[in-house]
Amino acid sequence: MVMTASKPYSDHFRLSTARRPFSTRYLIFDGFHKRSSLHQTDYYDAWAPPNNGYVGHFPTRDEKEHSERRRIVNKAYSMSSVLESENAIDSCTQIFCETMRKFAEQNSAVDLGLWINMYAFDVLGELFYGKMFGFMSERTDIGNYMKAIDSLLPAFTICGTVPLYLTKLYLASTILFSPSVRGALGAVKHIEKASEAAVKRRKQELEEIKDDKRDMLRKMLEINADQGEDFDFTYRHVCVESHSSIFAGADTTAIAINSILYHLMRNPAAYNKLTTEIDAATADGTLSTPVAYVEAIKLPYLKACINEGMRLHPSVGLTMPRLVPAGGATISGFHFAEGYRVGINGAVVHYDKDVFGADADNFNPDRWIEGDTMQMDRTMIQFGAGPRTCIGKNISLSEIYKLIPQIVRLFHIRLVDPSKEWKTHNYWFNKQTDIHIYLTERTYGSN
Ligand code: HEM
Repeated sequence: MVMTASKPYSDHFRLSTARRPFSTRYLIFDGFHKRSSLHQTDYYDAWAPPNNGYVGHFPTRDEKEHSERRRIVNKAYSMSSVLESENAIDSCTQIFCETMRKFAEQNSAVDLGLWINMYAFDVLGELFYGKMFGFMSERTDIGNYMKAIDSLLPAFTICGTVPLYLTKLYLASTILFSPSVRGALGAVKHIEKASEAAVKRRKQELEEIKDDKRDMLRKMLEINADQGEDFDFTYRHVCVESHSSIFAGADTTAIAINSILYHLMRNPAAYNKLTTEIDAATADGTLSTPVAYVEAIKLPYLKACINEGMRLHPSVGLTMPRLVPAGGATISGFHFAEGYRVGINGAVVHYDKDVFGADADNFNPDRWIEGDTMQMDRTMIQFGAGPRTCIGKNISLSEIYKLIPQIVRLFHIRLVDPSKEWKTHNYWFNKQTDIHIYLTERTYGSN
């Protein structure tokens, strides 16, 4: 198990990263789970939207301000709040599965990564703005948003990682010499505008027609109307919070779903076991159509497969850097001087053999049935930990728990070329490409 630490730039370059063995358990409890212990570093500045105003609570580094801002919107992200809009996810799942059915009929190869990404964006459109963006129905990357994020992720990650004095230089040269980054910045601006237009449209709709959709925007606009002045939660805050959640939530959820499905295809025994569990639950009426979240989470092997997919390939695949506070900090018995950057990475912690067993490198859902689940659960940081833990976790879990069983019971999926591995592109979001599949339609109980 390793944790990385680097000196402040004034002392040393970030290249001077020291690697030392630490105990995962102590590290997580010492550093990340305690409130107000370690603050975010300037790595997060690169992820702030390029405006001079409010940047959203994600890149807000001041801990007090962060917790105040987060508290305002927290309730809208609770599981009970997300499940009020469960049918919004269902309508996206239906479009996704209908499209997959057409691919199955035509025996066409499907770019799974692309389709899961489009699905994840459309779910967030429906959940946040009461209307899908239309990625799936148009079968295209609307406004080049996905392409834009793919071009920007390396730039953000490098900007956040190089020493501060190089950031501006890097940024200027990238904008100057990289047409794809210039194009991406334009596309992001375009999407920001589109998202502002969506907020405006939904606000107007809510004023004119009283529908009963409980989308996130409606909840945020209610907070704005009821307590906006008390909390300083303006219309601008609503726009930024909703837009930045879409940026943070679509790729990350897609990465998790891709990982779960990819590992199932690569492990036929696990895939068969999951199919058997889902078919049995469907047959005895404990798994409805559409899949209800509260039913899906009761399926132990499904839960094990989902955990295992997110363990082996956490969506955030680099460290989540934190700053050692004034006076220094002792973490796992090691003292770090003030100003050091320290961080842990799920893609390392999740492979700790002391916690997950000697076969930690392998996809083995049974470890979640037979192993020490409490200890494994406490070591998983796929959603981060502590006061900065993922606010959208309930949204993504409900998407994952609802989509995976629906795909498994409707289709048998297989890799077009099992001899080829997926490609991964780790720019904090550890995205995968080259997962091409064939689908065969099933009737429940057949493979
Ligand atoms: C499987 C899906 C997801 C994964 C694996 C994931 C992972 C993470 C992680 C690791 C963090 C902590 C980052 C850090 O400490 O530096 C985080 C934060 C965050 N996530 Fe997620 N995320 C997912 C889905 C979502 C969704 C669906 C949304 C919103 C719709 C979302 C919005 C956010 C926001 C706003 C933060 C910042 C929280 C804060 O600083 O208070 N995420 N996420």
